Amino acid sequence: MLNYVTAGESHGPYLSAIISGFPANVPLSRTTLWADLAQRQQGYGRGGRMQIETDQVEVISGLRFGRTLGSPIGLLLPNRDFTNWQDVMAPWPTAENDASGQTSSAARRKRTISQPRPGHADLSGALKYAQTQDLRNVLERASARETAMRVAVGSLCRQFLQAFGIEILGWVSGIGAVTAARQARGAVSAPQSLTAFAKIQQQVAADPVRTIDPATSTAMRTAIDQAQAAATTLGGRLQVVVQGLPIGLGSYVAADTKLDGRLAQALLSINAIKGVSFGGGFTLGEQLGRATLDPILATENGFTRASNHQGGLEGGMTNGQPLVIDLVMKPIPTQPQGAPTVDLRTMRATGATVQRADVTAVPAAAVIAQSMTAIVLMQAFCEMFGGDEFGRIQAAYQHYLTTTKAEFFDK
Ligand SMILES: Cc1cc2nc3c(=O)[nH]c(=O)nc-3n(C[C@H](O)[C@H](O)[C@H](O)COP(=O)(O)O)c2cc1C
Ligand SMILES: C=C(O[C@@H]1CC(C(=O)O)=C[C@@H](OP(=O)(O)O)[C@H]1O)C(=O)O
Repeated sequence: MLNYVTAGESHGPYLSAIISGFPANVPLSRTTLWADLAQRQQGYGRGGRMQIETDQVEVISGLRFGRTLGSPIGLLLPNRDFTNWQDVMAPWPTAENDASGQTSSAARRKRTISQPRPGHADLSGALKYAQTQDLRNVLERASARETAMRVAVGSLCRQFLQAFGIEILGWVSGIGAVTAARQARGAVSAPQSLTAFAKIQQQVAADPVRTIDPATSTAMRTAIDQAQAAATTLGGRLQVVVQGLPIGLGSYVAADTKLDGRLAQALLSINAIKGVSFGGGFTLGEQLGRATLDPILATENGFTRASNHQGGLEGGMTNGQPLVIDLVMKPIPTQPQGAPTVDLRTMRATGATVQRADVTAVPAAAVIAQSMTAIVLMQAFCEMFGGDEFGRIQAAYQHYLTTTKAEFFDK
């Protein structure tokens, strides 16, 4: 079973990940891996940290001359910012920091955090893990810095899926009050050739806010500028669209096999993502039943649908239509002027510690959502078609396509 674990603190020396169960003989590209990571770093509205980092993940095991070995894949990424935090984030006790985390110098003490920030893991994490001295012990791991490794893992999964004609795109459909036009949304999520979809993917990758319509892009950047000038932050909406999926990934047989549930968990685990919906999503609740069905058609190319209100999923399985997932991201919680809280040393009201922060990170979240979707889809794909060796998975996939055609259409 394909799985992964990440490790690393935001300002620690490294981020890392280990992927287990990745099939053997899969060709992978470092150019694509680094391009996906660069996409996560970009986006109008990002703060100063992204100027420091260059997220070029190294592969340290499981790969030989660009092909996977079937052994665990190790990924490593140095945090460049660590050079500025060596005294604060040293893994072992130093002259100034003893094993209990007590700091001796005034300079170190300044970087100790005792004011939990609303909207972050700080307060709950402090109580849960008994972090009475320094909330840094919570916020370092709770930070979205960890999503760099999820994008690295997701990029390898995305490359695997591409070999089967499956293409995934995460794009920004709204920032603050500015939303992409209905027509633009329809253009991305409509069933289409992979060539047509590739053009949209390129357009999105080149746009400063990862959206598709230039006028919307300009309006979004203006909204970000205005939020920054008003010393506040923005959230927004993003959409993941997957083209080229076979029918039947996931399963209806048990709660934990249903693909919609698995995707929702993976996507909601992204920092600051507060909602997920499939296809017509929340609007389905307002409509008459007959308007929400996707009529089944039999064509010479196989089954298709006259519409896609269900977003490509029925009964916890893909139904061959594009997978369409909408997400909402809350505004970045850190506010330049601080936020009301209590100081855990004095238990008196104060303003939360102001960290350097992004004004918005919706474009980055779209890349992360694309990556999390790739991981879940590859897991489901390998469950269905085998997970040991690339050529055998390809053969099993072809077998499925030809036998299902024969069983239903060549009668
Ligand atoms: C790519 C990305 C960048 C983020 N950057 C910041 C940031 O600079 N400052 C901040 O306060 N929150 C930032 N966040 C949001 C916090 O990580 C998140 O709100 C916090 O960890 C609490 O998690 P929750 O919102 O899921 O409850 C970012 C999130 C993402 C996905
Ligand atoms: C480091 C990243 O995002 C960070 C996520 C983040 C948070 O609280 O989630 C806070 C900020 O960290 P810092 O205080 O170091 O500027 C962001 O820059 C990244 O995306 O790679």
